[in-house]
Amino acid sequence: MYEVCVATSFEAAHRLVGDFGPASRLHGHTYRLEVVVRGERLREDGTLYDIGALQEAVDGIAASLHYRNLDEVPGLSGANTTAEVVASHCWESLAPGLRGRGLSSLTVRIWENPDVYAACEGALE
Ligand SMILES: Nc1nc2c(c(=O)[nH]1)N=C([C@H](O)[C@H](O)COP(=O)(O)OP(=O)(O)OP(=O)(O)O)CN2
Ligand SMILES: [Zn+2]
Repeated sequence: MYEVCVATSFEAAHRLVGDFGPASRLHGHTYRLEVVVRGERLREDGTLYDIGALQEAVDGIAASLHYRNLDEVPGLSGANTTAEVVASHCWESLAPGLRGRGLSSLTVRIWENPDVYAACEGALE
């Protein structure tokens, strides 16, 4: 099994609904968005997937969230914007462009701070 991983970061605000203490008030994070694709076979050029193309796709998702209130972003508004939910949103945004390319799975990790992440993982085929 091979893996390629790219990452970027974005700044965003949110508030959580429920028993989250101070996080129920509007606050912000410097999020790290980390994306891993996996597959069993390398292509003829010796790569699993082009890192530049993956970075471009990941940068596009981050740009759509940067300096936003996540609670107002289309696709996230109405949801509780936990790191798990943001990871799921990014997974759903990225997966269509990665299907049919010989990749077996995609993992999206959302780090809310340098010590904590939540992840969403699923098959691509
Ligand atoms: N399962 C989850 N639990 C929590 C999430 C989450 O996404 N999934 N999110 C939060 C809040 O976003 C909260 O803001 C996180 O704060 P905290 O863990 O305290 O980390 P910070 O460093 O960002 O906050 P400090 O106040 O600076 O310690 C809570 N739970
Ligand atoms: Zn938070």
